[in-house]
Amino acid sequence: MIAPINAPTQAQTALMLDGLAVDFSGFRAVDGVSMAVDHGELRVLLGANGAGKTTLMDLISGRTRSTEGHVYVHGQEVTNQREHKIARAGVGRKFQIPSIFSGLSVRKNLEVAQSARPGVLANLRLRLGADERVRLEEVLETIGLADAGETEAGFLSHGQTQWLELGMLMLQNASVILLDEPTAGMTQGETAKTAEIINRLKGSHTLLVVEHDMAFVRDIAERITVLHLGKVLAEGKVAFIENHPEVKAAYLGKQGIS
Ligand SMILES: Nc1ncnc2c1ncn2[C@@H]1O[C@H](COP(=O)(O)OP(=O)(O)OP(=O)(O)O)[C@@H](O)[C@H]1O
Repeated sequence: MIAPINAPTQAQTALMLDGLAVDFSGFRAVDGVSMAVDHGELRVLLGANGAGKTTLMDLISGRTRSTEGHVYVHGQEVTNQREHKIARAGVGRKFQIPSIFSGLSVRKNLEVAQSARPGVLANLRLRLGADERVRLEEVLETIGLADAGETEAGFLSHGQTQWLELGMLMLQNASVILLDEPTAGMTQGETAKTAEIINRLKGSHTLLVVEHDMAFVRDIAERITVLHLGKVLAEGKVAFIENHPEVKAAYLGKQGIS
């Protein structure tokens, strides 16, 4: 069969889920989720508490084993592989608790992330090539920390710490980045800056972002996928989702999106 011209092809798709499900002793927290996220797309995952958003991220990143379905990254099947193998396939995940080296400078943290060598000590002794240095400076700029390269990471603000971790993911060559509530605990100013940084990553990175703050979602999202009771309830552009009657009923209650 010839595919319609606008149908997503394997080459366009960075992350593809096909009937993904997990059964926790009879409870299906994720229940047959299929979705395709294009290269360079930013997709927001929306859903009420317990809808299955974090579990879906866990299934993609290999933290939890699925009981049904498939995960493909850049066309390569990674279903139920070990976390480090899925990371090697290009999936990077940022948790709310950052994993930075607080005693090292911002720049050193990025150098450690950039090096493929295992072990911090080996990485500290590593001399980066010219191309790598250029790339590191670009990332420092992108994450808004160009003036804080020599600052000890332990002295960064909450927001700056989150941005540093994003930079580390970028330098680990994570082409598909999973973010779970990236603005949690941030000030309004930090949230706005996070939106700017995330918007800069679009095109070069594929992002799947779980977020509840609708003002932030409007700033970053192109398309939204809504989960409800482990299933996809709706998918589409922001305005479509905000006016979707079933989404309003299931997730937003009588007040609508605020
Ligand atoms: N290991 C597990 N065993 C049993 N049930 C689990 C397990 N992990 C998650 N669940 C359940 O699966 C459901 C989905 O949880 P999940 O954390 O994915 O939801 P969520 O959409 O991320 O919610 P929130 O917005 O509150 O973080 C919840 O009812 C949760 O209690």
